[in-house]
Amino acid sequence: MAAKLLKGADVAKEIREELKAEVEAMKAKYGVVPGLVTILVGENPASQSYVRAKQKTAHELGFYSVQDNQPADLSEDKLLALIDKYNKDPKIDGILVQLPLPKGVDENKILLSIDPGKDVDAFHPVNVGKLMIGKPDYLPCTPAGIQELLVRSGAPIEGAEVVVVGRSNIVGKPIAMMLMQKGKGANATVTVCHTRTKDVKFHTKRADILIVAAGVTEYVTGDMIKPGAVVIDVGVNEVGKTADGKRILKGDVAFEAASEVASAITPVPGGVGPMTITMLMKNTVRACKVHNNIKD
Ligand SMILES: Nc1nc(=O)c2c([nH]1)NC[C@@H]1CN(c3ccc(C(=O)N[C@@H](CCC(=O)O)C(=O)O)cc3)C=[N+]21
Repeated sequence: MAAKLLKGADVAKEIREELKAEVEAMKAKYGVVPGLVTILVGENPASQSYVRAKQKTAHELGFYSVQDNQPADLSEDKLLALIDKYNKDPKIDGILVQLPLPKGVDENKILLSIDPGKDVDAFHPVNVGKLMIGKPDYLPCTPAGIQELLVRSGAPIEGAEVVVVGRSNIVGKPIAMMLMQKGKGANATVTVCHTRTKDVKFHTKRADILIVAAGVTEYVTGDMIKPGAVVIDVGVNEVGKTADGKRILKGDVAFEAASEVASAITPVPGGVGPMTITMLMKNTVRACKVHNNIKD
């Protein structure tokens, strides 16, 4: 059985088209466009490529977008001052500080300094807390992209056994929280596995929906998947380069074997990744509406 491909890239394109129309309407009616700044500290090549992708998308959607590159040895105080500047800048609706930050910079302190109303990543503890109590202003981008993909693919979520592999603050914990919440596209029974889980396969085998954000290339193999399950692969692992220098990416799921067992699966690349970027744009549009008191 060949699994249906959940093409995040295609869904993301659809959503971007909706957003683009929304931005044009806002511009025409209210004379404002969403403003997004992406701050990159240092020269991590993967981060550079993600930030470029975010800027390109923001530009295509007609945003006011600023790419702020800073040297790897930028002090914590200077970074805090920079964030403060954007917190006060009325043209900026969303602030994204690309993670990971260089060693020596306290990530938590930085995330706390972002105005929660401009925190389009939804990493600030205020937004994390609001998510936990079921009253989010912004949803974190990767989990929001996963939920959107599940909903649009028609996978039954209500009452389903969802197993999440990975417990990070940016994927594992928030997606578990979102899918167990009361409401549409949720109401699931969620199990979270991690590196100390005694028997991961015991859990993954039970999953109707299996979400893998383990950070280990091809961690989930075909024999760990329940026949007919929906598999969401959040991993983006560079395993080499092609002759012409392009990155070769693999997920956290052994794709070929998983496709034989699952009913639906996200590819890497072209699955969750493009959805993540698009949800960032969605959050920025929302931030702009809130900041300008636009109700439609
Ligand atoms: N403050 C912050 N916010 C983030 O949202 C954030 C971050 N830091 N740090 C790193 C992670 C990772 N992340 C990805 C986004 C898009 C793709 C993506 O579009 N991937 C393409 C492949 C792109 C490629 O060629 O590398 C795909 O899967 O099709 C992947 C990963 C956002 N992150």
